[in-house]
This record gives sequence, C-alpha cells and structure tokens, in this order.
Amino acid sequence: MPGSLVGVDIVVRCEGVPMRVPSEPAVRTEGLTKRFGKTVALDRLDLEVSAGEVFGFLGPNGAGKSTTIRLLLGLIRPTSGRALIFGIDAADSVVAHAHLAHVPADVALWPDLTGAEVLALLAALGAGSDLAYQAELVDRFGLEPDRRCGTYSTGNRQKVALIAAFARRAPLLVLDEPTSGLDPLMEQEFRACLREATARGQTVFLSSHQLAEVEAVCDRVGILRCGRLVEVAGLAELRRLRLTELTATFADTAPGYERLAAIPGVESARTVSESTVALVLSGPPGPALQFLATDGLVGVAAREPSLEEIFLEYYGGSAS
Ligand SMILES: Nc1ncnc2c1ncn2[C@@H]1O[C@H](COP(=O)(O)OP(=O)(O)OP(=O)(O)O)[C@@H](O)[C@H]1O
Repeated sequence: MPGSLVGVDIVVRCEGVPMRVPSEPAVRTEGLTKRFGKTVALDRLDLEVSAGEVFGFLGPNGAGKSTTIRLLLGLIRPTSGRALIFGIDAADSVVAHAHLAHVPADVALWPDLTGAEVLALLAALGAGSDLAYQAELVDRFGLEPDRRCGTYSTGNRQKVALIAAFARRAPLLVLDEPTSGLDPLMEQEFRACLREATARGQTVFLSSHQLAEVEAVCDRVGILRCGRLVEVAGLAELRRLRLTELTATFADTAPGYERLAAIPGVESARTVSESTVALVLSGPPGPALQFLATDGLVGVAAREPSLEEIFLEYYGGSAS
C-alpha cells in the first residue's frame, strides 16, 4: 500500500459519515508541537484558517510544513497541543477525513492500475466525488487515463492525485507542494481549479515552495521557520513589511553614496553602474524623487517587492 495514499484509505471508512456544516474554522491548531527525539519539528503552532480561505503555508526545507500536514491528517500524533479540522480533533481521523481531500508531496500510485482505474477507485472510496467534473479534469490536465500508473512521470502521478482531490466534494483541500512536477501550462490549470474550488466554497491549505504560486492564489500566508510560525499575514500586509526599491539612471555620473544615503526615507543606497544607482526606501518616495529629479536623470523605476524577496528576508538571505 503506497504510504502517500494512507489519507485516502482513511476516507474509505468514513463513507456515510454525515458532513458537518463547516461553521468552525477549517483548520485550527493550538500549541501544536511535534518532537522527533531531540528535533523540534514543530514548536507550539497556533494557527486558524477560516472556511473558504486559500491559505499558503511557506517555509524552507525542514521548516516543519510536512510535519504540520501529517499532524492535520492525523498520520502522526502531536507531542503536545492539538489540531482541529472543522472543530474535529485530527486524531479522530475517521471523522476528520470525511471533510478533507489530500494531495501528498510525493504521489505514489498502484503501478499496475491505469490512471482511470485509480481515479475510479479513489472516487469510489471517497465520501463523494463529482464524476463529470473528474472526467472534465482528465481532459483539462491532458492525462492519458489508459496508461498504467507505473509508466507515469512524477507530474502525471501528481495530476492523478490533483484530479481525484479536486473532484472530491470535501470542504477542505490539503495540498502539499502540489505543482512541483507540473509544467507551466498545467500550473495555470491548477490555478483555475483552485478558483473553481473556492467558488464552490472549499477551503484550501496549500503548502508550497513556489512563491509566485502562493502570491497568485492565496488570501493569506503563514511563514514557518525552524518549526516556528514567524508570520501570518495577507499578501498586501506582507508586502508592506518590505521596502521599495527605486532605480535611477543618469546621463552621466550618478550622485555618490553619501549624498543619497542622507535623503530622508532612504534605508540604503548602492551603485549599480557609474550612471545608475538603486535606493531602498522605507517611506514615501517624495524626498528621494525630488533629489533625483535633476536635468541629468534619464530614467527611474520603482519596484514592488516580490513575495520571494519578503520570504528571503525572513531567512537572512537564504531560503534553505
Ligand atoms: N520521522 C522523522 N523522524 C525524525 N525527524 C523528522 C521526521 N520527520 C521530520 N523530521 C525532522 O523534522 C523537521 C521538519 O521536517 P518537515 O519534513 O516537516 O519539513 P518541511 O518544511 O516539510 O521540509 P521540506 O520542504 O523539505 O519538505 C526536519 O528537521 C526533519 O528532519
């Protein structure tokens, strides 16, 4: 039995369990902690994801993302604290799994079954799937359903798991690095599926390394570092944490560092080339623009920080 499908297996046993109306938060963790020997994989995580939200869960390798997801799925027991899925203790996995669909980071499938057979099996095991939508997704993801899973690439295995999860009518989707094997076209399809899921009212808990993806699809983001949640914020809030970079190009020599660094609101300045300087601003750009607006100025560009830069800032310049 492929380990990655353990979550799906649990759903089998909850057929017929009545779906609870999700009035509780989709995910709530209270002091959730997991130690493996001396390693503190997750340290007192307090997190709440509202029903209907798309929540991005970011962190470098080893930060504790997969441990959190395994705790949410009830696959491992917390050392202390607890995780709740729509108010149900994740440890009560038979009931909790009736409310979620899961896509693991490493999708393992039965190698001798075809994609179509695996999808049929997963739909039959689950607590309810939309088969017409599943067939539509097979087309949209360009999956060749008649091939045996043993011949599928990583991306194709991921497609099977995604199609099965998106077709499942579960109020919570837990997606662990779901697009790492998909090409850009399929990533667009994935994003369309996410929009359709949220339009149906489903909640999405998305663990990802792909910052552009998180930026494109998530309402809020939690950043995990060494097992600790260092930030939970909306994307706009996260961007405000960072400074703005202004690049100015002159016809001749750009002003020197000392003069630039003295401008109010300039956090730092660097020389890009003899004629170009880059300023990092913490406040309104007026004073810097006034200083720069001389006859010699030939170009100026302001840049909003990407989530990646914000993310890297948390890790002191290193994402891993
Ligand atoms: N079964 C285990 N036994 C011992 N240590 C473990 C176990 N599972 C995870 N860890 C450790 O717990 C920490 C968190 O690991 P986890 O897999 O949750 O990180 P992650 O954020 O998912 O990383 P990645 O992005 O690389 O998947 C790491 O230090 C890891 O080595």
